[in-house]
Amino acid sequence: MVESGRKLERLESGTRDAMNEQATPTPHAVSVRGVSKTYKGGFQALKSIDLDIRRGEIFALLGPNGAGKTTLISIICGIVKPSGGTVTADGHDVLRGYRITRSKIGLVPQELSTDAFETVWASVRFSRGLYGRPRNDKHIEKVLRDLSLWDKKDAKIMTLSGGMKRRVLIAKALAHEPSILFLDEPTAGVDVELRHDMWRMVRRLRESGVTVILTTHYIDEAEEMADRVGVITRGELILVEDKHVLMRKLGKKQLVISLQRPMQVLPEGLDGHALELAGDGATLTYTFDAQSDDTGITVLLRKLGDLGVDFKDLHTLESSLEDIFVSLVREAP
Ligand SMILES: Nc1ncnc2c1ncn2[C@@H]1O[C@H](COP(=O)(O)OP(=O)(O)OP(=O)(O)O)[C@@H](O)[C@H]1O
Repeated sequence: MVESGRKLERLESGTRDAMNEQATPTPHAVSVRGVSKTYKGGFQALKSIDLDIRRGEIFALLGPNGAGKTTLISIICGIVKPSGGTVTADGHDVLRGYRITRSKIGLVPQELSTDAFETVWASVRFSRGLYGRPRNDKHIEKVLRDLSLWDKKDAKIMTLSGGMKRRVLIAKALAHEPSILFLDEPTAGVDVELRHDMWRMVRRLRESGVTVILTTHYIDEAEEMADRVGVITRGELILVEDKHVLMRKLGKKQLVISLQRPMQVLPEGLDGHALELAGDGATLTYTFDAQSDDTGITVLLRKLGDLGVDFKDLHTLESSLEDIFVSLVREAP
């Protein structure tokens, strides 16, 4: 409670700044320009980041531990001060217009640190009040129902399971109807059911026009949810791309050929093709660039026919976002 009171003070003192802060018209929900961060002690966590988040998209920020994801999110939310560069949210500078940008942003942190003795209802309603929004019990009820928390509304937060507490964090972040929602590792350590519930909820939010930015270690989560993906490693944003374009551009395809009769070695005449014979000799795998006009498949199949190599099945495999991510992070300088 003491901490919440302090937050209120901070927000109130920000009102004057907000009055003076003019929005710059921008098509983007968030614009990050040349943002760097060096922590006390000299560690450089971010190196000149440029990033635009489009309105209404789901943007997934991927990166290994310590890459700088939380630092970047905290700077956008105005919680951490950058060492250089600027950030605007909905056209407002996040430092000069802290109050106004903070009211447009919902942040779901990784951990619930306060409010253990409060009821779910009181805690979520209080979050709305923090942003100076008028009381709206209908909205709070909708948020709690959407997150399957309605029957827990009178329960003290300390009595809830970990998954339920996670839902409370989301409810608190949505209480003031933000148009930009940050989810920091939303499904770390939650069960499969809650994960799928969260994915459904995030999609519903996007349908209602909310911009969603999530950090995740789960690449399948980005693959499932994101419109665009950013990869950050050692404080540098090494790639920002439409998810499907990324998977097409960087993804290799493989043609898997199940042979009628296993072979011991690759027949002569097939050297020079990107072919691999499996240990049991029953499968040939051909790796090709799906973007190329000439994938080499026709020539390969013709050669197999000429050599009398019969097959019983053919199928293709595509690299997953995980394969792409692992190779990108490995290649980064
Ligand atoms: N207050 C701080 N003072 C000094 N160094 C810090 C501070 N906060 C973070 N760092 C360092 O900055 C780097 C980036 O940290 P950050 O938490 O942004 O990474 P992350 O990508 O969110 O990692 P994770 O996936 O593990 O949460 C790390 O090396 C971390 O140790």
